[in-house]
Amino acid sequence: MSDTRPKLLIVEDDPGLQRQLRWAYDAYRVFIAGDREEAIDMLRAEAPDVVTLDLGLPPDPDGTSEGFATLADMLRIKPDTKIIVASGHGERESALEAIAGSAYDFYQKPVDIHELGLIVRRAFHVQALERDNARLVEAAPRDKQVLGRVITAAPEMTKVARTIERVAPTDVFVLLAGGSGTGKGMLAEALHDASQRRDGPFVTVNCAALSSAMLEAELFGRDPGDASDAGGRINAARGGTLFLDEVADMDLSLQAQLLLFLKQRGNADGKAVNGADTRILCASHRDLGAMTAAGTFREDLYYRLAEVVVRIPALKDRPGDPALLARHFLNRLADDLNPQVKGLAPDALAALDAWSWPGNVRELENRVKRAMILAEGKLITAADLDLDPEAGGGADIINLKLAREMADRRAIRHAMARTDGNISGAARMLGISRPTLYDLLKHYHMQG
Ligand SMILES: Nc1ncnc2c1ncn2[C@@H]1O[C@H](COP(=O)(O)OP(=O)(O)OP(=O)(O)O)[C@@H](O)[C@H]1O
Repeated sequence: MSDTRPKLLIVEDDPGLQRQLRWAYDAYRVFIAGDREEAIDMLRAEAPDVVTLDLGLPPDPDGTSEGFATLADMLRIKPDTKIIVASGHGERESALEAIAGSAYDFYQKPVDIHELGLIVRRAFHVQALERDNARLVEAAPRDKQVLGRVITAAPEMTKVARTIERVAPTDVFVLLAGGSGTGKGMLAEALHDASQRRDGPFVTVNCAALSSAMLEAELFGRDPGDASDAGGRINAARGGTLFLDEVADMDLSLQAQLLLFLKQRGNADGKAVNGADTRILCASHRDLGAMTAAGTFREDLYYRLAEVVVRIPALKDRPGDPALLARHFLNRLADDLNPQVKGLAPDALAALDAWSWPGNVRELENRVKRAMILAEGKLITAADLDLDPEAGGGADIINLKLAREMADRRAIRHAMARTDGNISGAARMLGISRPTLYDLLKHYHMQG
């Protein structure tokens, strides 16, 4: 039977250590290389997922130059290899430098077999998860589409889509609440298309973009008292939907006017009011509920406009979606911007996952666009996306422990999302036992 154990390459020039390490890791198929040339040959021949690399290799066994050259060569040939570098006493800086140069992790010499074993095991884990992630991305996006156009694999977002499908055929007032770039505009259009008004107009007014006087004229027409003045957008959207984007930016006097209009058309003879047959849909990135409490948004208007509030999760809270969406934008833009780009490099996938996405999907779309224009190779890298894979959106990585915790949390969140919260399935995906996953969930205060 063929040996299916994962492959581990140990690059180490000390024969004693070579022997010791070879026998320590019987869960892996271990390959040994004593210098750069052998290491590169092994990498090409065996394509191991994880490598441990002593930085002090001949002809510079007391320095680090040969080790660094080997690291760079390996990452160029197989960028997704997880390389763990060994550093001797007082070489902590070299180790950190290696990590900055894309090594996966480091360990301190003299070797503690147990500790190194843990690091190696984790590296195989991360490698498997990344591969899984890449497979999911490749499988996208047709079957990951909801509402005909919204790309997502995250249960949080699928739930939003289901709510929109449910409210669309009714005429209830819906408020879409979410950060900028989360897709409010897109969801508003999707709601219109899923409603019986789909053949009518869909008209957008951005309340933040106009002065109060202009907004008033825009909504109600130049002369609101004149029923024959059909110039307003509310009227232009009759039979369809008027989407009031950033409704929180409407000032109090205009809020009063909108409320009056809604009341009038709600009266028995309201059918005569211009725009009586317009569905009004609102969105805001601000917390309208809190604004009513502060007196900056009328409470009575709020309760009219927000009969149903649909909260759109931030992109960082939709596990797996950044990579899925990046792939979607890449496919969509490749013909126009850069046909030679075929996909995302592993470091880009990791960086997409780690970033905190303050500008949500809009930011992602812009980064992919820019990367497509700048990319020189077939695969978009983290650098093309202008993302530092280690930075996590600006959150400083204070130490390795914290970095590992972040990686653990991310991996767990992913596995839980992929398996719809099924503990057994998630544990299997992570390659750990159910009790271990329970312990980790408890340890990190995450929900099971
Ligand atoms: N889930 C998604 N699938 C595919 N494309 C998306 C998705 N969400 C957003 N987009 C795209 O991202 C861009 C930003 O989305 P949209 O304009 O709807 O966000 P928004 O919340 O209205 O933003 P803003 O508050 O800045 O106006 C658009 O080009 C939109 O088509």
